[in-house]
Amino acid sequence: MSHHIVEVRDLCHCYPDGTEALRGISFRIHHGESVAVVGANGAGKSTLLLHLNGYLAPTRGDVRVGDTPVVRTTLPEVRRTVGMVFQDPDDQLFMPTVFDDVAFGPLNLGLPPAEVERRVTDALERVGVAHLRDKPPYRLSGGEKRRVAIATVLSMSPDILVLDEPTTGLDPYARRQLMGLLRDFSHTKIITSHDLDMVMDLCERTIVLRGGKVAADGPTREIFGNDELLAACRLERPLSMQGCPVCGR
Ligand SMILES: Nc1ncnc2c1ncn2[C@@H]1O[C@H](COP(=O)(O)OP(=O)(O)OP(=O)(O)O)[C@@H](O)[C@H]1O
Repeated sequence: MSHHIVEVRDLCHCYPDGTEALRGISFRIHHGESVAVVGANGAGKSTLLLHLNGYLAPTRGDVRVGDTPVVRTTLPEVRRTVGMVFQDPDDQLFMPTVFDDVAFGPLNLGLPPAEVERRVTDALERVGVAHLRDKPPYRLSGGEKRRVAIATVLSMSPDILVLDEPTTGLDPYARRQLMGLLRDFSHTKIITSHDLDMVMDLCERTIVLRGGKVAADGPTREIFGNDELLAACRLERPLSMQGCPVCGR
């Protein structure tokens, strides 16, 4: 897997109740790109992300990571490459302590205890929660849980980082800290968010979903400068691109 390209071809997903959440999505993401996936509630963002490391299987179409198709037999390999931070941190945290949660992945890789300790300490420090390492995750605040959930993925040193709404519930300081962390992560990033200012700051490319289809895919600044497209997709310009409400400039 030299280039870690993520390729999605004609991806369709129909949930068991008949909801067609994805209706023929195709794109390619190259190594080192930072790509946002945006869209209104229900547009299909989380459903799309859950296919990137095989938590959901396509109804039609396929997903490849590098040379590897994402199928049941390749999941261990794919999940070492693609680190996924879920929308709800409670889906990610299930061990008795923060340390155990962050150590879970590295231990499963069979790494020696000293290396596990090093990775856990490093991941917790990077998200600013080293002081919480002995706490039970269910006793954490929402924002703390989110940061620990991110640490569980960082401790695996993934080549591709996939984050579903990573800034939700973070206070402004923690949001800024997370943005700095993500900016420093030089590998591929795929992020869904309603925080379009974060998207402007971190992602050079944006894919817009509408009704389970790709409505646009291009440079973030061009996408957010297209008012017709934004209105059709129930999106608004990021605050940083809106004029001053008082003077209009
Ligand atoms: N488990 C499920 N069973 C049936 N339908 C589902 C399920 N999960 C999601 N859906 C539906 O699939 C569609 C896409 O949902 P998805 O969660 O991917 O949207 P989203 O763009 O991530 O939305 P949001 O911005 O609200 O998080 C929606 O119509 C939703 O109601």
